[in-house]
Amino acid sequence: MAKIEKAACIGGGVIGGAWAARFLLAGIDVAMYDPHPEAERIVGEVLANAERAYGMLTMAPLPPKGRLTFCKTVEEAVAGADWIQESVPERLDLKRSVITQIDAAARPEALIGSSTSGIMPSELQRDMKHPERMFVAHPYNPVYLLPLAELVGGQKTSPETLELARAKLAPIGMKGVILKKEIEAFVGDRLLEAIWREGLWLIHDDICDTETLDDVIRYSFGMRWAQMGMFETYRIAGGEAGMRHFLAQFGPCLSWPWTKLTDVVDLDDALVDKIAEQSDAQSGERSIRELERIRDENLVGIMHALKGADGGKGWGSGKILADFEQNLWAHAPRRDYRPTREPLDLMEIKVLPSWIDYNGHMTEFRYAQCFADASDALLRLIGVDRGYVTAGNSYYTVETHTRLLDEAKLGEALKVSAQILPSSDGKKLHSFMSLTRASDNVLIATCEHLMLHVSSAEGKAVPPAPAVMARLEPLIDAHRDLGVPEGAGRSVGQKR
Ligand SMILES: NC(=O)C1=CN([C@@H]2O[C@H](COP(=O)(O)OP(=O)(O)OC[C@H]3O[C@@H](n4cnc5c(N)ncnc54)[C@H](O)[C@@H]3O)[C@@H](O)[C@H]2O)C=CC1
Ligand SMILES: C[N+](C)(C)CC(=O)CC(=O)[O-]
Repeated sequence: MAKIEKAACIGGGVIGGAWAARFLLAGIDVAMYDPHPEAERIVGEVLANAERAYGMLTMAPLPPKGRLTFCKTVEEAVAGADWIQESVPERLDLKRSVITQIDAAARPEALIGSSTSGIMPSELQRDMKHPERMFVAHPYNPVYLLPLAELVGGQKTSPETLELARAKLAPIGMKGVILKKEIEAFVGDRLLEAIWREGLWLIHDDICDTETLDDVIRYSFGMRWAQMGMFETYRIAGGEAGMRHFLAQFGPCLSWPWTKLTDVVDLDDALVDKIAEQSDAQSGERSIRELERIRDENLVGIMHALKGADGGKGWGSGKILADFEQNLWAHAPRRDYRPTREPLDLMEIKVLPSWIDYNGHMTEFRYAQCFADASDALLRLIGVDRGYVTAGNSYYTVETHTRLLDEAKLGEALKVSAQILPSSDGKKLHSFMSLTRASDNVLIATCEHLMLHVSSAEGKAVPPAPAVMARLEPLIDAHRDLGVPEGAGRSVGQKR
């Protein structure tokens, strides 16, 4: 699989800092050049928020974080890099000269992506010696969470460059979308600018304030767009008659016209003051970093929900997350597997903000999630991985009994361990899991868990493959002498 070995970020503001975080958290070393006197602080703060977000995003094993180096020159930063991302301010003269400087110093085969929001790549590559490896990689804020990069080639960009860029973005959890032709502002910013222009008119004409406008988006079509975009949503809106009916019904409105898309509002002082004041009233109580953290939690929640969609395969950005995690698991170092007469340590986790309920502690279904993730970890340990499942065999959970014994609070580190119970025979995998607080080993919950090994094709329980049995049997034997743990075999309502 094509992968980025070493990245260079030229420009470390809102976008360059977040690109750096995306690379670093995928285990890639980053060399950064930004002449801003506070660049290290700014990038550090973005990285801290990104690490917090990844702590919530996934329990898959992230690789060791890449090394971040601040460089004194562009030349020093790009030396040895195979992906260079330019994220300097949106000015053609500046970007062109920085890209030409990168081109002169970088390895000839290194890919050079520009974060520009709208400048055509042909304009940017005009003075380059090796323009065939230069393209636009337009990301969305926050780059460390939102997967999309629009990949746009200029007249001199080779088609292989765009394909290679797309391939290199996949393992870092990004979706590169290649546009057929270059155009100013690409696809995303064309759409965003159209709706922004309309929004400015609605405020200018006192139809609504900024908060009402945002409410209209987030309580309605914003949620639809996050999971289906425009055309799939409108196909459904056409009812059984579908897209043709939708176009026939709403097409004529385009010329009535309902919108002012071609008029540019005059952003004079009065309008700027009005928008800034309304925005202060709407969100001024919170700092930008606080708002970023709320945004990140919400985005993580949406991606988690979409990860379980479409029959568990994942949908949209949730599918990208599922693929990213699968890749992380595939590259995780295999755990040393030596059965001992001790319960198995399966995983460690942190109680995340979105796990807390109105009682101020970890909510009920997160206990189930912890035990489900731990049973997946147990299965991976005995060789039941994605390949095994894809080949048509798996374990299905058929019964669980959970006891909630103590509270888990925000930010606490928890551990899950498991004892394999003697009734396990391979076809049956009967375990008893304990969730403890890492700091003082207090038992927070237990879960007795029964799984059956199933052939998905035959739709019935069958013995596992010999390779799985060879890993499981020594574990069953090693745990046989541990006896039945306190709390196993209980029924609901028994006195503690
Ligand atoms: N902010 C956003 O929402 C998005 C911005 N972009 C694009 O990303 C690029 C950067 O934008 P932001 O990060 O928002 O701007 P920013 O102003 O936050 O950061 C720009 C950084 O470039 C640095 N810089 C200036 N001259 C430089 C030079 N010669 N060499 C290296 N660094 C230099 C500045 O010190 C600053 O830290 C722009 O092209 C913008 O259109 C793309 C997607 C979203
Ligand atoms: C406002 N903007 C043009 C810089 C926005 C983008 O380019 C993409 C985004 O993140 O919305």
